[in-house]
Amino acid sequence: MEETELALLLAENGGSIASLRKYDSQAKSPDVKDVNTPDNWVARHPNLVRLTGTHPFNCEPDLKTLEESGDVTPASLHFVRNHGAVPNLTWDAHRIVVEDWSSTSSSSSSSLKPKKPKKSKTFTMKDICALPKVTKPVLLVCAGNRRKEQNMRKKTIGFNWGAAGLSNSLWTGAPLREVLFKLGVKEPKEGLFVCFEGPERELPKGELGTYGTSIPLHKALDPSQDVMIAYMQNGEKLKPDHGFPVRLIIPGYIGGRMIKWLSKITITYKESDNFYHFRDNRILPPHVDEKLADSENWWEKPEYIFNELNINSAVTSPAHGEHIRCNYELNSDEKEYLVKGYAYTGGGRKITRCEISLNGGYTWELCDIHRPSKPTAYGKHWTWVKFSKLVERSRLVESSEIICRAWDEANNTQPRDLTWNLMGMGNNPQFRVKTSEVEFLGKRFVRCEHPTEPGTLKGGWMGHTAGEWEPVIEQLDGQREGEEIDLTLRSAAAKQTREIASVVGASNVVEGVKPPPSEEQKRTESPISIIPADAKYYTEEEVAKHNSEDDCWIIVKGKVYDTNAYLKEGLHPGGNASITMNAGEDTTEDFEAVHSAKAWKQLEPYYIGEVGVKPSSSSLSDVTNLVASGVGEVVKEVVEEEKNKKKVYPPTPTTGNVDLVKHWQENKDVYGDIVLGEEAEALAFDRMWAGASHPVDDAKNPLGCSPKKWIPLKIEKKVPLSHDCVLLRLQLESPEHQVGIPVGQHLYLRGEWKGRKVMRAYTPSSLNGTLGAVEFVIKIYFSGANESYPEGGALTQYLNQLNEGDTIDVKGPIGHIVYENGGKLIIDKKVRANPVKKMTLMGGGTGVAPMLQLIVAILSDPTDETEIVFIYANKSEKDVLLKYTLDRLEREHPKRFRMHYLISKAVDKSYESDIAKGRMQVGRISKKIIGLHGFDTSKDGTSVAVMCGPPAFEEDACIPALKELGFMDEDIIRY
Ligand code: HEM
Repeated sequence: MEETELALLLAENGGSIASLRKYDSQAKSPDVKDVNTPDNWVARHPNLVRLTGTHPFNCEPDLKTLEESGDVTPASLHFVRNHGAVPNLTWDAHRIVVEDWSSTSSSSSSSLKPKKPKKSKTFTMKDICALPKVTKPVLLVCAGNRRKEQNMRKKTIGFNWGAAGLSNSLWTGAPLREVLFKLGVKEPKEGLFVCFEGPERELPKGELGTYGTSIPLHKALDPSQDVMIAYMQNGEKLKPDHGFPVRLIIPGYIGGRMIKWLSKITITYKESDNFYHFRDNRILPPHVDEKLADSENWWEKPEYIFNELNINSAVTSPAHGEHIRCNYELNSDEKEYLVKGYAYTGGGRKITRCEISLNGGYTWELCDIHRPSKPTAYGKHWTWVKFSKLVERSRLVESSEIICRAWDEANNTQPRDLTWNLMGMGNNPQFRVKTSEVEFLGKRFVRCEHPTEPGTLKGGWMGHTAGEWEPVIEQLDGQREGEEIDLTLRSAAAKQTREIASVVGASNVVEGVKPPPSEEQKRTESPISIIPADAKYYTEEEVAKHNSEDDCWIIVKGKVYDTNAYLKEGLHPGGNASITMNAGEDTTEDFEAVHSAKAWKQLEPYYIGEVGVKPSSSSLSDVTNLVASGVGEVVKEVVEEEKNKKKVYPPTPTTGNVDLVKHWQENKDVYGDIVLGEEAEALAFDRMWAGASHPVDDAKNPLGCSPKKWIPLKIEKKVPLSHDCVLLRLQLESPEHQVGIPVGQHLYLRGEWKGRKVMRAYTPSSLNGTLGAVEFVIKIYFSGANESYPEGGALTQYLNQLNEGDTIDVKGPIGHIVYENGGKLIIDKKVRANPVKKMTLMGGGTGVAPMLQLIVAILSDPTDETEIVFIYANKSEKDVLLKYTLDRLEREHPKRFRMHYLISKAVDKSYESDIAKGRMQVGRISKKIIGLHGFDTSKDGTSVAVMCGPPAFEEDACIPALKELGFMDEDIIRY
């Protein structure tokens, strides 16, 4: 299409060439994720959220990006729903076969197949382009848009679409009726349908054949319906993911009906009998589960089919995770916040109003509506509308949620509550963004949460009850050093949410759904939740050997499956490639995200054993239980034997304002007379220092950790350094082993606490040269110790209750920064042009760990002339970690290293003298403080600022201040 024509069309529909180009130019081929897939020739935008693992490609854009990209969505950001590999078609060779089978009478038995069509014609792309050309703005919406909310309630047959499964484009093509006219069809005839099919090879191998659907002939011929065979999107030929060279567009219908790579059109007396027409897109009543749907054949009941879109809306601003500044002292033009969102409905109806409520739906406020496109000549509205409403920030503070809903010209509106349906289609309850007030560094924010985040992303208020909140809260407390990642599968979160929902909410009862927890349990714990007595055990390395298309084992939830027999059948709905791509690996997260109870059941026959090492004998606690239940003398002997082997530690305190040093002192009989607190820190310092200056020879000192697999390391020493901080010394395989961690990188530790699997990146306090061991300083977040995060930190509490002799799983190193002595800084594998000479380090809370690693690496090398200032921020004096170590480093290296402590609040007098000397001050990070204590900027990139702390610390405090001080983006480095 001519650029001027396109520019004009875009301008008429709220779009611009600049916006399209900006995003489309970022699409690359192949995307790194596609390298080993059949789609390795397709260009894709790197920021799309993949919803079904690597392959097949199903994605949606980030909701905020979708908002920012404007009213006409760039093709590269358009959501994608693929069932298999993208067909690699060519413009010249592609054909659409059109046949008219309508001479077959409707009354004749369907088994009597006519021999040949009444008429038939084959269209090339040239033929299609020769037909009258139209361009229409049409919104495409995936029938599963917002499905993840349904999955959080109870797993549907379908994967996790967030609220960005929709996109608006200008589609150019030939009206379908023009194609039908060429076949001699003149007017609608009752009872006739037009059926459509994609190419044979689109779907994964198997019984399912092509992807197809149908519409009544009268709709196909009706000029007001604008049904079109489109070969251009936003003025360019279709992209492969969107149906190149040609696809169907049925405005006002769900996206699932708009067949891509259109290959066949047939006029028949029968609605399409394609699997996807009947089974894939339907909204069943909430009591119908998979079993009932099969036994009572709900799949065939015509009234539940989902064709025309239902009404829906969602909030796009605030985005999920957005923190809205809401200090009352803000000047007047910042007192308001613009809430924004989208709304759409089906059938070409007009959206007549959009509303938000800030009081739980008690009252509603009208929003402004922006309509990017005019209605068609027949008064049809085929696109979305955008709504917005200015609200005072103070009202957001008072409210606990922002709810939105839309109305259309038929006075349809969105229901208050979610109604679950087996396929999770058409989910459209009022969209709720939960808000809560948080304070950070003296500033007040409203933190916003959407119900869910797409795919396997963990955020959203619907997952709260399983504790997804903690990592965020911990970050706000200055906890972050890498973030805690919740490995607990979403289903566990969902399960708990549902359990609570079924107790608290009447909504299930209203819907007639029986509370489902046991079913959910069955789904994810099936097939083999109990380890069979004769179970075989495989190490991760053994499983990893079965990593090819011909020999494919996978791990799901700690269990090993040999999928070879299943692959041979070739019936996997996601295609064999989606399984073989994970050969030899743990695929739990993707498997969980995609599959229904049926798939879990189908997995069962392929179980071959457990991951791990077979337990040698029953564990101590099991045996103790047996003794308690009076099993007898033999068992007692075993207990004695076990006891002799392993020290029995007193239960580690877990709740409240615990003092770990006191606990150790009170249990000297078990722990022995060991050095604690500052003295223990002093010993650790010596070891760290010795290790830092010790050369490592890769040939002699094998690596003790791996970035590819978890290695269980034994706890050799556990010593409290302060009331809530312990030093863990983990033993490597031999005294010759090195941990293998470059300066600037961290290691993951993982564990399980109260049913939640969590992992988190920690920087060791020892360096590579500390042979035979690796040490970590861990701050424990006890439950009940802080009222704003009452459940405490999951991983830290897990680590706290482990004792000497236990093992911890470690993986790594990971990280995007590497420091090599002499000021060589490598970020994302790129060496900075000039060596660094001055470093202003800023850390919050446990963000001290990576800073310490860097400081020790620099100071222990007498030839490294880099100068360092470390501004270390904490809540109060007692939260300052590793003070002995930091002070000593400053004392011993006054020319190269300077410390400055910041505390938000002085609560005791422990560091009065530091305050008096001006090296500790009450205050928060600011331009003034960095300006006063940090280094100046440099023009040649030799002065850098490095930070590690909670996001708000970095984004709202450090970075703006550094920018004001003149630091360039490339000289501001975040861990
Ligand atoms: C023996 C192992 C497996 C079995 C028995 C199995 C079974 C199934 C079943 C029955 C479905 C249809 C949807 C449903 O009922 O849940 C499905 C869909 C799917 N599976 Fe699997 N699956 C297996 C392994 C995997 C693996 C390892 C992956 C990749 C992580 C995967 C990715 C997918 C995808 C992407 C779909 C969706 C296809 C679509 O709707 O486009 N599957 N699978």
